[in-house]
Amino acid sequence: MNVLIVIETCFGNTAQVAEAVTNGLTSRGATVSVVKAHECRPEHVQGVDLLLVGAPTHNRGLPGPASRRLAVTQGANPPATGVAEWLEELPKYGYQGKAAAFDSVSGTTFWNGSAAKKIQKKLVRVIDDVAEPESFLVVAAEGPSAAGELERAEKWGASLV
Ligand SMILES: Cc1cc2nc3c(=O)[nH]c(=O)nc-3n(C[C@H](O)[C@H](O)[C@H](O)COP(=O)(O)O)c2cc1C
Repeated sequence: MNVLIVIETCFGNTAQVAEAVTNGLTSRGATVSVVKAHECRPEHVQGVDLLLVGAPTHNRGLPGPASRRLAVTQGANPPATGVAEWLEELPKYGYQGKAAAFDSVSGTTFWNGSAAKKIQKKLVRVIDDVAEPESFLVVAAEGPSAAGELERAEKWGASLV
C-alpha cells in the first residue's frame, strides 16, 4: 500500500505524530511519504492508495493566516500556507483512493475543537472512502505530545493498513 501523509505543523508536534503514524504504517508493510502541504503537488498523489491529512488545531479548526501569525509570536515557524489552502486545491487532484484526517490538539472538550474534523468535512466532499478522523493530544501549545499519544498514533497508523 502506498501512503501519502500531507501535513502542516507550527511547533513540530503534528510532524511527530505523522512520524509515529508512519512507523505504524511501515510496520504493516506500507510505503509512506510525508509532504508538507505547501510543497504538495498533484504528482505526489499518483499511485497513492491512502491519503492522510494532518494539522494542528487552531481556534477550534484549521490554521489560517491570522492564527499562524499568532503562533509566530509564540515562537513557532509556520509556512505561509498550509492544509486549509491545500484542501482548496484537492478537488483538482482527482484523487479517489482512501483517506483519513488527524490533528494535534490541546484538549478533548467541545471548546477545543478539532482540525481533523474540519479536514474530514473537506475530504468527504471529494473522496468517497474517508475513515473516521483521529486527534492526538499535546500538553501545551508548543508541545510536547501527551504521554502515550505517539504510541497511540503508531497504533492508529498500523490499523489503517
Ligand atoms: C494560534 C493558536 C491557536 C490554537 N487554538 C487551539 C484551539 O482552539 N484548541 C486547542 O485545543 N488547541 C489550540 N491550540 C494549540 C495547538 O493545537 C497546538 O499548538 C498544536 O497542536 C501543536 O501542533 P504543531 O506543533 O504541529 O503546531 C492553538 C495554538 C495556537 C498557536
